[in-house]
Amino acid sequence: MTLDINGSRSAEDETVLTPRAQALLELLHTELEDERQRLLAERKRRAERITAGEDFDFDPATASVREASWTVAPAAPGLDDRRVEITGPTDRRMTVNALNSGAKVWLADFEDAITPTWRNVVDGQVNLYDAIRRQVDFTTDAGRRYELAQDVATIVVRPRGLHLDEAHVRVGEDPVAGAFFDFAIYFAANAEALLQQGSGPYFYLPKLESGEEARLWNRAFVLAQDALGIPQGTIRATVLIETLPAAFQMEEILYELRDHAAGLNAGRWDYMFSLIKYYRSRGADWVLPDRNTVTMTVPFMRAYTRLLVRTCHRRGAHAIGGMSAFIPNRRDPEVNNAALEKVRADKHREAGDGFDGSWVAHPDLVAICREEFSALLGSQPNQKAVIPDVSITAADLLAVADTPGEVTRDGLLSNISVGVRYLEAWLEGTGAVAIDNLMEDAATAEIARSQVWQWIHNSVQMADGETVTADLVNRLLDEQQARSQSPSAAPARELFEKVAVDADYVEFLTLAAYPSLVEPSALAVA
Ligand SMILES: CC(=O)SCCNC(=O)CCNC(=O)[C@H](O)C(C)(C)COP(=O)(O)OP(=O)(O)OC[C@H]1O[C@@H](n2cnc3c(N)ncnc32)[C@H](O)[C@@H]1OP(=O)(O)O
Ligand SMILES: O=CC(=O)O
Ligand SMILES: [Mg+2]
Repeated sequence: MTLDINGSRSAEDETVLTPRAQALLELLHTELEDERQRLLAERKRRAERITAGEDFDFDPATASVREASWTVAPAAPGLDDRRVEITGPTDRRMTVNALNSGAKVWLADFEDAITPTWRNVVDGQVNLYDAIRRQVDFTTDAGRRYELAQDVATIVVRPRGLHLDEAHVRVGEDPVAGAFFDFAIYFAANAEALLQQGSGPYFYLPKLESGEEARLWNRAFVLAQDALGIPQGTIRATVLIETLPAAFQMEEILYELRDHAAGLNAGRWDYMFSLIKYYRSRGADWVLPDRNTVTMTVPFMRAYTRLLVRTCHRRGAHAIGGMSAFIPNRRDPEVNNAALEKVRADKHREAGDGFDGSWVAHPDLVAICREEFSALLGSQPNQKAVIPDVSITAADLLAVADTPGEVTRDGLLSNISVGVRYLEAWLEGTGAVAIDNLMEDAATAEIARSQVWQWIHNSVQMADGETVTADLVNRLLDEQQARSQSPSAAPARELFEKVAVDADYVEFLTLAAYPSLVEPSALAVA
């Protein structure tokens, strides 16, 4: 079988879509695709069990992993001090801005913050290739110069989740996994160059659900290091704990990846989405209040982050905090100050809880995060030696009923308006946007549409007494569409209806939306 690329090609693409990278991708596909499919099917079975009334719990079969004494590999160069990490898409301007931002780490995103068009993912790889070789500088048509600073952030690439295919690359009949495309292309293009610079090939792994899925990634790392003749244990991966099942498998995930593990991250937005997704059909007890009222201090979220810090530090891994959605605004001082204060409070709490660093979404937030962590860390690179004395049970992780707040009409309107406007932007090629002064990306939009689905399909009554129904949501969608100026208003509305109203719940909105991104040349061979 041979690997075929059916997406558009430009001369620059050849720097990353090399024969070596293609060979590595084909190898990963051949060796791992069956297992990826098995694990995706296992996700569906897990969901069916929860819908049928089972609850998540720690797995008795892996108790020995949780009880045994072991640690993960030591921190690799550039990953010991992670007190502030900036995240964002890999377009050229943001690549330069993120690397220059003063953050210790840049999460270069192919997942929540990007629309995975073929051009976005390949151009992103070219930008990373150029940035690593310090040939990324450019001048805009308006004459603005973008130049890499002397000291830049350590790059950590987040490939797509295991659920997404890359339709523009096939081995035989089958599309390859987007996850392995992003990983293989980056690794083949840059591993040696990064090592020569005293850094390394580092990754963030999104949306994992189990130790078994971590084992799949570990196999990918072992295969890739062997294929390129790079010493085993060179790669480092930080795993996002951003699904509910993964909260019950933190130890197992670190254990499977222990020779490559760098830490865990509290991916709060997808975590909330995952909880809604799994318990969406379990009645009123599992209904969360309005999206914007579920904060990090509600009991079930607090239990999750406290367990994460303790688990990481017991195993010698970094615990990295999550994303506050408040976005500064250089044109509006009031919005700006409110955002800075909210983000400061968030980072203050995380540092006090024992995290070793955290995420920001915007360069203007780097200093605040640094200040809050430096106040605790001083000149220490991290606080891994601090092991919080907390004991978190399955019931704590599932204490959804203890979440204060209500479902309101404003909450419903906001979910609809934000969800549709986000999809408009996504369909036009932008996967992260500021809407109503909040950062919205694929994860936050998943919450918006999943809440609407859950409220409709559980006949939830809002605070004003009215019940959320498909008819009501469709009326509000009509109004939203009438207000929109976007050329994507109609397809975005149609998509929202599909993922928030239709009885068949779609596992990820990006799965429903992706076909519209596929280039005609790739469709022709599908
Ligand atoms: C749930 C999760 O997974 S969170 C992680 C995924 N989400 C993200 O990574 C979101 C990252 N953030 C962003 O994409 C952006 O900050 C947005 C979309 C929220 C707001 O972007 P904008 O509206 O462009 O912000 P704004 O106009 O204030 O930007 C000011 C400057 O900062 C730059 N900037 C803003 N955010 C970033 C970033 N994350 N990385 C690099 N540069 C950035 C802009 O490019 C702009 O630069 P310029 O002056 O050279 O043009
Ligand atoms: O990826 C991060 C999240 O919060 O989701
Ligand atoms: Mg996420």
